[in-house]
Amino acid sequence: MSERKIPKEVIEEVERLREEIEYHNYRYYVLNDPVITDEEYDKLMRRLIELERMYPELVTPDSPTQRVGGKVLEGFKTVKHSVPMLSLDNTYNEEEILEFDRRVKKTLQEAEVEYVAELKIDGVSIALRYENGKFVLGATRGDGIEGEDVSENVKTVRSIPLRLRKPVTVEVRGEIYMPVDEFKRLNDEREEEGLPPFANPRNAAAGTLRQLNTALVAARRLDSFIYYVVHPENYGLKTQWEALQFLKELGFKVNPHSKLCKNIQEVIDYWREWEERKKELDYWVDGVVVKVNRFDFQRILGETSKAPRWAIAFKFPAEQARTRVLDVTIQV
Ligand SMILES: NC(=O)c1cc2c(=O)c3cc(F)ccc3oc2nc1N
Repeated sequence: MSERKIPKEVIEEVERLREEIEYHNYRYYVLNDPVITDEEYDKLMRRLIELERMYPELVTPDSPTQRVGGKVLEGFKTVKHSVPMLSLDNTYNEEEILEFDRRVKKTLQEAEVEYVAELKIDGVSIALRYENGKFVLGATRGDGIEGEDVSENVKTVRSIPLRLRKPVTVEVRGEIYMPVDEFKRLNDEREEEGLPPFANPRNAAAGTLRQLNTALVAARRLDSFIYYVVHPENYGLKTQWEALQFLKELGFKVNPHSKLCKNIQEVIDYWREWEERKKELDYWVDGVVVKVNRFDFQRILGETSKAPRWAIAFKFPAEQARTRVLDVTIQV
């Protein structure tokens, strides 16, 4: 068939619809502050789906219609990370986090070091790549050197933008997680279907991201918090705190509870506070991630083959372990 000429006004309408729909996705899923009703949103989406059906050659990988899934993949390609995705060493009590602070100050020869304290979301690590502001790749951590290309599934996570609010080429990293009420709904559904329940929201999120049927992934409400910019120096960022603001400006969902701490004592206070307050959250957290704020200090501290020396996980006491101890105490 000869190249069909697509009327200019159709191309303009499709482009306008895409921008508008992605903007409303951002308002609803990232800011949790929609400015149109669900009906108005559905009307926009139905019109875009209709136009893409009439002119399939107009469909692009970053079109919001790709969020509803519908592909069944053969498998996941392997992708090499631009820089290794490392893991965090763990600390479990104040003595160990003070030891971390001492080590950091010794290496830096600094009297006081600022930290960023972030809630440690109990989900699945993800790397997201954008070219000129357009989503091009989503990859799991894998072995840290290479992961799985789960781009089609990542597109169904509504809080992950398909277009950034600035046309930058950047790789960011964060966590994809399953909200607690979605986890409960899903396990109820599995029980009705005679399927084994997921042990926890992290396994449910990991299991969902590994699904080859993207429509199934879209039917489950996964969410995200982004916390890391790869090569932040390329964007003039000097600290982790600036990186978190930059991520917000780009349109990512960034956890609202992170805190810039003047010293390790403020980190400990934050850890104590959220050990109590974590039950207020609609997602699981298993501790606090403590990061040296200044990137020049992070570069001096460097990293081992497994973990950075400038960040550490400050874990909350595990629930069951604490209960066991309490039981013994009561019996004595
Ligand atoms: N689960 C999390 O909420 C979370 C996890 C990590 C990491 O795994 C992580 C791993 C690194 F090698 C370096 C920084 C990191 O920062 C992180 N920050 C977070 N907020």
